[in-house]
Amino acid sequence: TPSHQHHLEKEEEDSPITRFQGYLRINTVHPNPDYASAVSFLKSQALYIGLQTKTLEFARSKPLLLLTWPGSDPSLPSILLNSHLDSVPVEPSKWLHPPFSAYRSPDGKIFARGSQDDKCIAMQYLEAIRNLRAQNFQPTRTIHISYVPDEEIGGFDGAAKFVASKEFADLNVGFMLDEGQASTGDEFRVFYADRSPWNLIIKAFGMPGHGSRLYDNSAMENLMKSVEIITKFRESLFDVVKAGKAANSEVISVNPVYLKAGIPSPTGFVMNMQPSEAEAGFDLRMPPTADPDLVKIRIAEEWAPAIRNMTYQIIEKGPIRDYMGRPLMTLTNDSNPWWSIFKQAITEAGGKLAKPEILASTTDARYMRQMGIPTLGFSPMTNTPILLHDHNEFLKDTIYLRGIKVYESVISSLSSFVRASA
Ligand SMILES: CSCC[C@H](NC=O)C(=O)O
Ligand SMILES: [Zn+2]
Ligand SMILES: [Zn+2]
Repeated sequence: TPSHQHHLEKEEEDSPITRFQGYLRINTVHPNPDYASAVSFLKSQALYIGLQTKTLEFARSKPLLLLTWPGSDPSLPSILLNSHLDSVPVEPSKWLHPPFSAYRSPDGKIFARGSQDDKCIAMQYLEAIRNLRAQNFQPTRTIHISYVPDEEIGGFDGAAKFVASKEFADLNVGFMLDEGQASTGDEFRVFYADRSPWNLIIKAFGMPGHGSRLYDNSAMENLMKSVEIITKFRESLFDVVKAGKAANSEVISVNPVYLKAGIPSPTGFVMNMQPSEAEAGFDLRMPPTADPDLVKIRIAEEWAPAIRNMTYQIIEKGPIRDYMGRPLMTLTNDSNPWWSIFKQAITEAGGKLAKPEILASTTDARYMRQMGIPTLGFSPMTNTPILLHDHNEFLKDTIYLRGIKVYESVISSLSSFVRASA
């Protein structure tokens, strides 16, 4: 039909939306993210806009793209805007539209893996800077954008190595923005801390025996006892959340993610043998306010006690304290001038901020906070269902475009901010 034809032509011309769709169409999901294509796409956008570009590689085939818009006073600490290149996997058959099609529905929803997490901010940073340059805005502080690999798998070959590098030190970052999460209401959400992830693996050992026997201290019995104790702990904290006394992200969470036991046979498992080993894995998240030592004692004494023939392993996925030993939290009061500037900029863009939160999950921001850099998690999505890591992840075009305007305000304010004393 003619109107359909017209729609297609409109979709194909170069616009903020088609550029966003272009980025979304690059398949950067684990375990084989196409980092090369993502970096080359972003780099060509940056060069067109007139930004300086530099590609770093802290691990083979895991590039990190760094963009720079020099400010008029390079002696002032800079602003860093961060976004990760990678995405989590998809189950394409469970999606309404193919997850790399970036299909836009008639009501403006753009469907793609990464549309919320976090390819939106990756492109919004660029679009905002493109607009500011078109308005002849001149930054005072230098503005950098980093596109880092491997956030979804812990950032060890990405942000962790980046913050430890000379290149990072040379940026002299004073304040940084990283990803946040969608807000279902009218207010923008902002995050001053993440929870720190631990992988907890507990193992139980015991006497093997005939499947018909009753005896004490089998590996399975001991593991199941632990699972029960951990489940009770989980419930007690979940009750606090359900009673409205704390947010989900303010308490420790511990969730079972795998169970491994039994003696494999060609048809499944041997059914008449009680196994001598059993194992369970948990995703544990520590809010910055929790005491990690107390949790370690609990694990050693209650969850996997040696007297029940149990062992455990805790794998801490990143820092839990900064270089001064302080919890990884960015201040969100007027003692932090960056906070005041940020908040003011949101207001000036016609937005309202919700009460600052701890993020339930984990981002690369923890590595920057570890260096003592004030960092806020922020993704300008209001009136949007929270679909990160979910099927049918989408973002509405109007929400995306408004986010660009919000960043124009935020970036120009942050870059123009000069401490009265400095
Ligand atoms: C082990 S760090 C994992 C980081 C990951 N980030 C986003 O989902 C997360 O699970 O929160
Ligand atoms: Zn993310
Ligand atoms: Zn994610």
